[in-house]
Amino acid sequence: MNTTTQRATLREFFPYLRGHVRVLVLVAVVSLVSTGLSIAQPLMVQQLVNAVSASEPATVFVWFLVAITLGGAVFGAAQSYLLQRTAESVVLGVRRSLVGQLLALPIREFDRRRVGDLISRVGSDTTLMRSVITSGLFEIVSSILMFCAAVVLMVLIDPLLFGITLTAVLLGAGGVLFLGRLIRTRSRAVQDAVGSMTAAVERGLSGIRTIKASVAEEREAAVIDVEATKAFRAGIAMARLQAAVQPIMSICIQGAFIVVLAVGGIRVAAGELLLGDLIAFILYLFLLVMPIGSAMGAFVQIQSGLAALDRIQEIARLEPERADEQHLTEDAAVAGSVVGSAVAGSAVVGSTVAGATGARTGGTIELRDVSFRYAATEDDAAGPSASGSAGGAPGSATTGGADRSELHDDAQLVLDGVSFTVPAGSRTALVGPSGAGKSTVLALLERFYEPDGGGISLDGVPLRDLERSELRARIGLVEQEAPVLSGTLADNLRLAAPDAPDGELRRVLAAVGLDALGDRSEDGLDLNLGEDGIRLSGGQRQRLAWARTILADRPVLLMDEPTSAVDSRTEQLLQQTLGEASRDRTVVVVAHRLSTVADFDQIVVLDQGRVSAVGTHQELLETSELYRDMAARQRLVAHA
Ligand SMILES: Nc1ncnc2c1ncn2[C@@H]1O[C@H](COP(=O)(O)OP(=O)(O)OP(=O)(O)O)[C@@H](O)[C@H]1O
Repeated sequence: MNTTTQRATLREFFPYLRGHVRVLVLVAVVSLVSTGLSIAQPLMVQQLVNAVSASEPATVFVWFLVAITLGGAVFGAAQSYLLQRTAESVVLGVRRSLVGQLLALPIREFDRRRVGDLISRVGSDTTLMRSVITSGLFEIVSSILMFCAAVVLMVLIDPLLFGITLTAVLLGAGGVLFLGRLIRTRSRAVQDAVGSMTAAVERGLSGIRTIKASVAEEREAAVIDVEATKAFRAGIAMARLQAAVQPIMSICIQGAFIVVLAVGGIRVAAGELLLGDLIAFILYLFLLVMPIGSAMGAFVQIQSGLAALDRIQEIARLEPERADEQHLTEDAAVAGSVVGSAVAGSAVVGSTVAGATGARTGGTIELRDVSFRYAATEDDAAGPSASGSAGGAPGSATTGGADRSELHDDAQLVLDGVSFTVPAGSRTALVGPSGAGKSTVLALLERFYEPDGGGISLDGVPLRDLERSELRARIGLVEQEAPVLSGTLADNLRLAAPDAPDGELRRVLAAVGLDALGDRSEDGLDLNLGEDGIRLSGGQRQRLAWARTILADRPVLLMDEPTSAVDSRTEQLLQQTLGEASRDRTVVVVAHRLSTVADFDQIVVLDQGRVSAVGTHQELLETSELYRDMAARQRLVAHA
């Protein structure tokens, strides 16, 4: 993981406090009063002792002392509560924006980052940030206030004793400041190590079945243990440093107390100082020491918080997927919405299973000389994005052809000069050997990635001139893995059609042969599918993905091996459903089993990232050696 990014400064923390100014002002006032009361305490004691020493009435000072002590406690509690509350609100705001940013990041960021590490940034790093407010900023501010007041009063009581105190304090503070930078670096190392460990745990738990089936529990535990040990070592290094801060300060402070007591005692004995003044001085020394102690603690907290802020801002600085859409002119947006006129209709759930809501316009997809590589290394991907500001130059990172391909020179070319057209309303299949680039074509159509060369258009409009949300609202995608989100059956179905009524949900479930699932328990559509849909079979997951896509009722359907996990009877049902659904839609299906696409309008044969042949099943049997070979292997035709 790249840790050489910019270091956040305390100033960068302040924008997070925007929106909390009022309550922070209130906290400041409360803290001012509470500090004032603490400072008044020794004064009262001084008056009380000097009055008693001089045999003067002292009751009023006793009452004042009680009132001041109680008042200080009440204001202190109020300050603590208000601070905690504000800190929680700030953390909530940071978490919200971090989650929003994470979901807005381009897919390539997820290709190169570990999910566990991202989770730890939302969890533990934001928690560390909270401590900057609760025991950081305000602790320091009230400490400075208390410190200044104590200094003034100590100078007034006895400048000599104060000189002794000041020397000790300066010695201690110098030592701690020297350690400050190290603390920050080590705290960052701790957070990175915790992120790596979370990523390792996430990997182990998400692949738990594979791990158990491979009898690899112990090896996996060892992998996690390596990361946990790194986190432990980083924590120990940090603890060592923190432990050093404490003795430095206590030696200086204890030294100051001893010398002040000795010198002060001599001066009282010599009649140069009143006993009450010495007691007041020592109480102020306590008031001076307390804030120094908490300021040092706060200093450590702030260093840790800033290290966490580095990690949070590392994500916040990444360009969201839509950063390159600012250049879209109103004209282009209008053009997009004209060609996308079917979208408005598509958001409304169709009244039939096929979702046919009347005539649809468009859906012609054209790929022209498309070339593409995945990012080769983490550094490649980090280059344009990690260093870019959130408001970076429009179109700078994701749309450029030449710039980007230069960055990925050492990455393998996955698509190389791919050109073909999918006519509106037709059914097109992408076939070819494994790794030929079929799924990558679908990913480019969804704009999960941008081509490095060439262009793709929908109804004559280049995809980069359409907003991604608009484009995706026109496309239904059945993914190869058929992911299921944890939650209920209804949650999963309504992902792309949030307003679909229950009746529609049941209808699409029936269309893909999943009606029994909705009736399986009393929960019906509220049936909990478990974490990652663990309670579904592979075939059920695939059919659920179909149901979700049909329900979303989009004019263009992209399907990646959509029947790979179902039995032949279910496959027949799905083919029938697809037949109905494709009547007024443009359909692109990636298929391995050629029998499932033999009646398609056109079949594109991809081989090693290039279009090897295009035609119908019959045409390809005659013209494409590769296709004929694939068909023969699947016993669709006799071997030559
Ligand atoms: N996210 C990714 N990052 C880097 N390389 C990738 C990524 N996804 C796919 N690839 C690589 O791109 C090439 C094309 O992959 P793609 O998934 O498009 O092939 P495919 O034709 O769909 O294969 P299959 O039929 O096995 O699904 C492969 O070499 C693959 O290793």
